[in-house]
Amino acid sequence: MSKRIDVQNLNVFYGDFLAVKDASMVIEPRSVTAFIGPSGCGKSTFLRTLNRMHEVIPGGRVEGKVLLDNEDLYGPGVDPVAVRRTVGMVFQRPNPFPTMSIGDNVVAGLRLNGVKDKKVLKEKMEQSLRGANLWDEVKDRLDKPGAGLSGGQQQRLCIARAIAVSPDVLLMDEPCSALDPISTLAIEDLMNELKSEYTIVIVTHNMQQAARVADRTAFFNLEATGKPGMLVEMNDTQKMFSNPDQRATEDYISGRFG
Ligand SMILES: Nc1ncnc2c1ncn2[C@@H]1O[C@H](COP(=O)(O)OP(=O)(O)OP(=O)(O)O)[C@@H](O)[C@H]1O
Repeated sequence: MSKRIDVQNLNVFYGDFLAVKDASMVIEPRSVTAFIGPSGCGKSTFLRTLNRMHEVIPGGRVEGKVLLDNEDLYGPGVDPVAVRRTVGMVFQRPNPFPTMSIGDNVVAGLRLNGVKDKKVLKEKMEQSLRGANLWDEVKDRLDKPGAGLSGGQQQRLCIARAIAVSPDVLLMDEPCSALDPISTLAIEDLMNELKSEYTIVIVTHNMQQAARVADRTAFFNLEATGKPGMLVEMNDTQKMFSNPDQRATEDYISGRFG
């Protein structure tokens, strides 16, 4: 089930270093939201706060709230592991478990959650691979290693693995940056399909990609070198790319800096 994310006054730290300052935003369910902005402005850092992955980094901590359908992910007693099940993540480089078969990769998370029923695992495997538009390409070699697939197929395998545990949100940190243009388009088409079921958030350096896939776009920037990153503007993608509210957004989008 797709959920709404409501970030309120989030400060994100690495030790004493404030990487993102006072960011607030609402991310709508059943939509794709893109984070854009120059290198080092905190897009990936902010993304990782949405499933409590940031605190895995030594010194990583946050102040503020991240509500998922009104439940604060940082509230007392919330289990970060459970949060990461609900809010899945796909990384820049496809990272299938190298020694596992294609099929086992898809259901690895389910097995970890204690699902043992072979029929359930088989059904989920097919359903997730179909969901990731990979089934037809791999259905005859499910027992072969995941590492034997092309980069684009591996990334779709990672998406299948992420959706197999039925998350509410999918975070993608530059999911196409290691892929060729055809595989990139396949992932973009997939995002378009998956948004009917999931809340999708992507970090991308590719502004055409943001324009193609995102319903809403958030522009992050740095006030100056060494200063924290901040959210400058978040708007409908069409508006961001045609008539943004902020001059800094327009300068970035038109290639005047960044
Ligand atoms: N593990 C870390 N420890 C300390 N500082 C970090 C760490 N990771 C990132 N930072 C710092 O946090 C700031 C934001 O980095 P982040 O990677 O989130 O930016 P980004 O906008 O995603 O950049 P890029 O587009 O280059 O990936 C940068 O100043 C970076 O140097």
